[in-house]
Amino acid sequence: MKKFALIVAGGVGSRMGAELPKQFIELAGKPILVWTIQRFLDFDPEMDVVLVLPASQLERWEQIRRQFQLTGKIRLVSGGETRFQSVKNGLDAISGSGIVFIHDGVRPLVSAQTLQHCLQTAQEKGNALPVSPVVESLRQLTGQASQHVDRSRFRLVQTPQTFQTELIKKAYEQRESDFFTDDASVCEAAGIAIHLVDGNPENIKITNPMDLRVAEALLNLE
Ligand SMILES: Nc1ccn([C@@H]2O[C@H](COP(=O)(O)OP(=O)(O)OP(=O)(O)O)[C@@H](O)[C@H]2O)c(=O)n1
Ligand SMILES: C[C@](O)(CO)[C@H](O)COP(=O)(O)O
Repeated sequence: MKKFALIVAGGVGSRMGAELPKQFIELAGKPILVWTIQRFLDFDPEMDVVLVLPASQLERWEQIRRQFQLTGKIRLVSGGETRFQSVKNGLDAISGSGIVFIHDGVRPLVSAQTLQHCLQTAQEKGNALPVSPVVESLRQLTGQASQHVDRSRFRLVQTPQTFQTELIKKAYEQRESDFFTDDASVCEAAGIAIHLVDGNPENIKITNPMDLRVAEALLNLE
């Protein structure tokens, strides 16, 4: 079965507060995005990679690709204003049956085991969502007050959110809603039940400056 990695890296990284969009920041000797793409090519060198980038960063990417000698099939697509639009642009570049892993370009620590869980469940059931348990206590805000909630009823959601191509392309024909924060929420709004699989705890999304230090330490340990 054909496999696609749709890597979304079309954001600007406003919460990181750096001049350079965070996906290009170097950690342990390589840009975050290079680490991320390499995970998929190591998992399957035949993977068809669709990389979504801000239109203004295409030239920077070509330099990085040359410098780090990334081989493999990598097609470039321009991003949109929101993650939803960037994913949609990427899906438009994919045709034919197969499995698509939709992954944040800023999650360079996804493990081969997580990719394998996602692949197997998406092949069997149509989709797979990698998650991890909540390890801290949780409180729900109730107006001015707050209330303890049972954390065992919640999971933290990672990527790659993995789908049979026809199913996710159809779900993305919907109009965008503020409610959509990921691909599973888009799919669910189209009436499709989501299947959870174990993610890996190191598979953090690099969002704030502290995440850079955590991710660099983890990458240096590899
Ligand atoms: N218009 C957008 C917005 C986000 N993303 C991608 O979606 C992933 C998760 O988004 P997030 O961490 O929110 O990245 P940014 O939007 O860049 O960060 P911020 O919200 O802090 O601006 C990132 O790899 C980001 O590049 C994208 O492809 N296109
Ligand atoms: C897709 C995602 O990484 C799953 O946890 C997350 O929803 C992205 O959120 P953001 O608002 O783009 O940071």
